[in-house]
Amino acid sequence: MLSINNINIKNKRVLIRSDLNVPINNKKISSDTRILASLPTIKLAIKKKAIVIIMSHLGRPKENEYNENYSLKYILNYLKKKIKNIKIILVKKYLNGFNFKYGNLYILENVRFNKGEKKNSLLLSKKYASLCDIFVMDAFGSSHRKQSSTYGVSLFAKISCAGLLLISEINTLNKYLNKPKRPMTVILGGSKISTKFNILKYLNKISDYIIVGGGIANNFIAIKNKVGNSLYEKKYIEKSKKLLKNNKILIPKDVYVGKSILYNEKSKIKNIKKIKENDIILDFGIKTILNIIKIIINSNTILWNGPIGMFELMNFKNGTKIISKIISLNKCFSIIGGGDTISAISIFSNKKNFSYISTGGGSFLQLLEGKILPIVKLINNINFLN
Ligand SMILES: Nc1ncnc2c1ncn2[C@@H]1O[C@H](COP(=O)(O)OP(=O)(O)O)[C@@H](O)[C@H]1O
Ligand SMILES: O=C(OP(=O)(O)O)[C@H](O)COP(=O)(O)O
Repeated sequence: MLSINNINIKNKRVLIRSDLNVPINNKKISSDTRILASLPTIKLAIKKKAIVIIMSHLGRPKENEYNENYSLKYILNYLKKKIKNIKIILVKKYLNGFNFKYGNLYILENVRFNKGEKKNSLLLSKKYASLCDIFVMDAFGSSHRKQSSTYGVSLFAKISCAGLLLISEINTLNKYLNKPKRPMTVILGGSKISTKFNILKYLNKISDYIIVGGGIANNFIAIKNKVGNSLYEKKYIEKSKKLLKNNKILIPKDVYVGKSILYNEKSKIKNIKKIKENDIILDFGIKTILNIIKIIINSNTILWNGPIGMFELMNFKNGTKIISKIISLNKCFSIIGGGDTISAISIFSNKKNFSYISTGGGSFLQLLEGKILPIVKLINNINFLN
């Protein structure tokens, strides 16, 4: 794949799509891993004297509307501490061009404020492309998304290439995912059910044990039980049933429930058969966690994406915390991926005790499935034709 390393970018307008989508609590960044991982490409472009423009999304705001809570100004303040000797400017209005000066670094305001971003609007993609001479895709964490800033822009940019992080993540994950040591356990949790659920069919073939957590687990619980107000998607319940045939998926036996998702919501342990209409499943119970510990201790490879419970809340941390600690203490090979999963392991254990931490969750799962990421295919095709 064409790399930023192999292009002359001096004095050129270089638009870098980074994934600066980090968890922010009370206006503070709670995990900076993704920003730190994006710095090498940005610093390389500055060193090579390009006019550097960065774009990223943050969270999932409503399109076509400015919302301060999702502004990249929090990221800007952080970048100012990490990149010295250059003026960094947040550009709010940029779709029809903006005045730039050589020697400044520009960050475009959250691309998800722009109408058409998520649907990969060609008009919007063209507008992004007209801001640059070279487009650099470096947002590994968003590289499974076919959106205007992660995909469409490449159709119109004069030159498209990959950044250092994108290339390094793909190479490293492909190397590690080839012939993993057995038994191999996959832990799949979190809230993005529609992004992740379909990979379970493949995981059922390649792994020895599967632990489902978060919203994914709720679909399995819902096969035979009430799940009240818990996060789940009805259309996946039938599919969940079919996945149970070869007995690899561990369904929780007990869970912690709350009535709301307020920070200090009280937790109550319940057998999954006793969930009531107004309960929300927010973490795993003790019996289930003990079962998971046994599986982890017997595994030689662990792949983990998606927290077990809503670990950001005071009383629902345990499942994610204990599993994070057990993996980090176990001597097995462990790959962890996903914005919130990284945030969780940074809080609960020493990141150095995991074998590899990927900045991607959904994109890591796509690679695991052996799929070629859409933007990678596009950049390769464009450069082949040129
Ligand atoms: N039972 C649950 N109900 C609702 N949300 C949950 C539950 N368990 C975990 N979550 C939430 O899932 C979010 C992370 O999901 P996701 O984005 O899929 O993970 P990642 O970013 O690691 O890929 C966290 O904010 C966490 O609070
Ligand atoms: O956090 C991300 O993905 P992840 O939750 O799979 O790690 C990426 O920034 C993509 O965000 P999106 O799932 O809102 O498109």
